[in-house]
Amino acid sequence: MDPLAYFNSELDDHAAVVARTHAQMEAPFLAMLDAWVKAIEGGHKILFFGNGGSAADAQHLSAELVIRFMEDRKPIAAIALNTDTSALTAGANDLGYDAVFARQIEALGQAGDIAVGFTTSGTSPNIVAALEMARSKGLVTCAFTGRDGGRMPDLADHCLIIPAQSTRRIQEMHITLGHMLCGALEQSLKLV
Ligand SMILES: O=C(CO)[C@@H](O)[C@H](O)[C@H](O)[C@H](O)COP(=O)(O)O
Ligand SMILES: [Zn+2]
Repeated sequence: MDPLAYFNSELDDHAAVVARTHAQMEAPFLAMLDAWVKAIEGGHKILFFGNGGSAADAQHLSAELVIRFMEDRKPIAAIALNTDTSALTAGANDLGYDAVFARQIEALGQAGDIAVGFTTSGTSPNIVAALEMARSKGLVTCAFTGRDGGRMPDLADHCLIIPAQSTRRIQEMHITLGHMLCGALEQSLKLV
């Protein structure tokens, strides 16, 4: 592997995904933002969840909302379901890993809340189960995904399907659009 060629090809590939995302994601971004604004204005909360690097994305965005993003302002109600190691380990041990997020949504989710799953493949069974539970309880379901979307278009009311095939490229756009949603939500709510 030539490191310089790798450096150039990775950034070129990233830039191409940014361009495709820019061209294709405007309408789903605005629709998801509208759902988040309405939910928070209505006194509801946002529940984020994902596996691996997407778990990091979930807790990253939750912290932006609870603490601050661009401005000091009142907190926005959000939680990342992948951060409670006791719930995760007991859930995986006693119920199976597929149930770790669905169980927490069953416990904590209320109709009108927003459930946001991150899955680059769109097929991770614990994300699928969580969105099925969320929908059955009347939450608004959202997915950040990629490739062909996997199961997400069927399960999510609002879906951001990044036009890319590799997990890393999809994740890079997830955190970019996630940051943009946090910024737009913060400004829309006029909590500053
Ligand atoms: O961060 C990365 C790869 O960039 C990995 O940790 C990745 O998130 C994990 O393999 C996940 O288990 C993939 O799950 P998903 O995106 O298919 O739902
Ligand atoms: Zn990663």
